[in-house]
Amino acid sequence: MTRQTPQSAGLAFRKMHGLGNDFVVIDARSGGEPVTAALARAVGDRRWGVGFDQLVALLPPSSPDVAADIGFWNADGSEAGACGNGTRCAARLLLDETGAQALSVRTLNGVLRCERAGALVRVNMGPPDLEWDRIPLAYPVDTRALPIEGSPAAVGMGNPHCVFVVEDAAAVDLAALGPGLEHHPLFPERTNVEFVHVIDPGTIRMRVWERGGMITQACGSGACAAAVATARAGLTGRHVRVILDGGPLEIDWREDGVWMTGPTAHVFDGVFSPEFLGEDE
Ligand SMILES: N[C@H](CCC[C@H](N)C(=O)O)C(=O)O
Repeated sequence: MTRQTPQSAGLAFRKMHGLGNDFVVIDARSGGEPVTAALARAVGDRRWGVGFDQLVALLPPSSPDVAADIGFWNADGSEAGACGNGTRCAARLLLDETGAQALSVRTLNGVLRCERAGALVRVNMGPPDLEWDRIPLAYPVDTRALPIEGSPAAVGMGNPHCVFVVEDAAAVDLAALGPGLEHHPLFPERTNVEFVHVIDPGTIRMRVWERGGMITQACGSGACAAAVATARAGLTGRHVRVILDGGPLEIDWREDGVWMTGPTAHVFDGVFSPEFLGEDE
């Protein structure tokens, strides 16, 4: 997949968020220079750039059945195969632009269906990759070696997640535990880490350490992974409200995939200067 940014004086972007999981969206559908890890790191610096949890690039549609292709980068420059809240924000932009009620986008995790749900946006994140549950077999690891008690569930949602069911997610010291779990040898591609506790069979509380080295207010793919993990463990049904630090997401694990519904916000539009982009030398 080619990732392009527009060639012009400066580079336009839109700041958006879903439950405080924040994004810089760059519309690269008309081509230009590729989005690079270096650009993601520069834009993602909250002091020297703008800051984001993920950079979301809208790319030219690679087939007629999709409104756009979408790429995601973390602020450390790594690329993510999935980003639920970023997909919902990109979909909101595309739905507003076209006036459509529903459309599809292509991500590294395939074609995802997105639709309006009143004022909210819903996306089918696709089926969970339960092969991930075999990871402890493929990579034999004594989970007692993990810096937290209990055996985690590994769930792929197009990106890796490691879900711990704990007594009180709010009491977990994410900053202390996150880095060691993200980089644990059990996960050769590193992992996002979720801590959840069950409130009732339809509600869980979740906090997240995202791959890329951040605590975020919300993580859509993580909420899907957590709902799948608690449903598989028989702790919840397949329709779960996931309460994140930034607010609730509704997760519905259907036959055709894990649907996620929640709010999106358009914060402001801006233009990166040629100076910032290193284009005026
Ligand atoms: N915030 C995103 C997840 C980003 C995942 C990323 N940190 C990774 O490296 O997989 C979401 O709403 O799903």
